[in-house]
Amino acid sequence: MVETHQQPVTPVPTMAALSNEEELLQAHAELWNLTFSYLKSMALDCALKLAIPTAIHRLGGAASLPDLLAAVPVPDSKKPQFPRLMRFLAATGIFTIDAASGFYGLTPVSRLLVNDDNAKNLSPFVLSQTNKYHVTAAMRLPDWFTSDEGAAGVDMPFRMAHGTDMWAVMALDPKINDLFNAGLAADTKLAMDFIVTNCGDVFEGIASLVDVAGGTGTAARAIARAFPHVKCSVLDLPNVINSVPADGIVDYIVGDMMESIPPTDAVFLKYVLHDWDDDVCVKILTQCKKAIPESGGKVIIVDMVVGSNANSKAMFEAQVVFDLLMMVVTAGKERDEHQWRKIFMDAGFSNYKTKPVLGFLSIIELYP
Ligand SMILES: C[S@@+](CC[C@H](N)C(=O)[O-])C[C@H]1O[C@@H](n2cnc3c(N)ncnc32)[C@H](O)[C@@H]1O
Ligand SMILES: COc1cc(-c2oc3cc(O)cc(O)c3c(=O)c2O)cc(OC)c1OC
Repeated sequence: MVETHQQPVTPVPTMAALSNEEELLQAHAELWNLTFSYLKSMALDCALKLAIPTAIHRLGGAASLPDLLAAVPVPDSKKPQFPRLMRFLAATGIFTIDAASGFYGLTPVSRLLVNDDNAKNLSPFVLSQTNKYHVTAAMRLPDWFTSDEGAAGVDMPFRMAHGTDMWAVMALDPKINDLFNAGLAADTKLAMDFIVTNCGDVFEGIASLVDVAGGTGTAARAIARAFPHVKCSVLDLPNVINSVPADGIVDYIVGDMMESIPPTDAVFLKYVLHDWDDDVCVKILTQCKKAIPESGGKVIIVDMVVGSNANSKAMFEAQVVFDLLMMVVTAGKERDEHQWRKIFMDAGFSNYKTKPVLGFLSIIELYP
């Protein structure tokens, strides 16, 4: 018998094996990033609480680490860790980093977070969403999905975590109430500038408008200023209305939209119906229909129409992530056009017109 001694050969990977390996490594990295995406929210929250975007802006739009350390409220004991936070924030696209100088700069995202008389400052919105109530509610999502307690009233993970709904928490905790209202007002400023400039035709032919569940009145004030012939009022719950100083521009009415809405030519409903399930939406819209004239009256809805204008991954993701948020913190949802149509018809409306206006948002005009 002849023994042969073969050298062990390193197997040469085929193209197919290579691409499987690359795919595996890519999937591994993506899974890590998904697993730790809560750290992105928390690092963003941290950046705002340390006012880093505003510091970079005030330093002329580009800042070295020592400049930043001199500007942010970080004690000496934590200063050695600060570069790690900045590196992460740059890696996630919140800031830029110049490889040569090591200077940090603003990106289109962090420009929306500068608090310096900036009409487009969305940091109150971010802070209103990264609070303990929202985060702990989101952590109950798996429990909520696997429990069968819907009939006992646990209609959302928020109630599972806090024993009550978001509106009740806001009524009890003035800090979170102010934070949430400031968050919505910040975004509303941005959205309304766009709407009054580009969708003026929607407000033609009406002499009065009630912004139902209108929060602190940012939208109604923008409409009143742009269309002085329209008498604008805001209706909301007492904890919201009682926190708004009179401004002589719009009237503020304490009320419950489920019970009654004062007579008006037009009802405006922005980011309201998505907070509620279909039956409650029909109830609210039935009240709206009673408030407007049969001829010439209308309801103007600003909300998402899922799938509409969702021409990029980011737009579609923003629509469906909001739908998930609605599932966690409210009994509502984001709806596609088919779902909207059913609610409108069930509330007795005869006709509607929808057009995408602003990124992932649409305006819907609803006629009796
Ligand atoms: C998501 S916020 C929208 C606020 C405002 N429309 C905007 O776009 O900024 C929903 C609003 O509904 C109000 N709300 C909740 N239940 C209500 C009710 N039964 N009657 C009137 N307003 C209510 C809340 O107080 C809150 O201001
Ligand atoms: C600030 O920009 C938008 C906010 C909302 C919005 O956000 C919420 C956040 C919550 O934690 C609970 C809520 O009930 C809500 C809302 O009801 C609500 O409307 C919605 C937006 O577009 C649909 C916003 O614009 C981007």
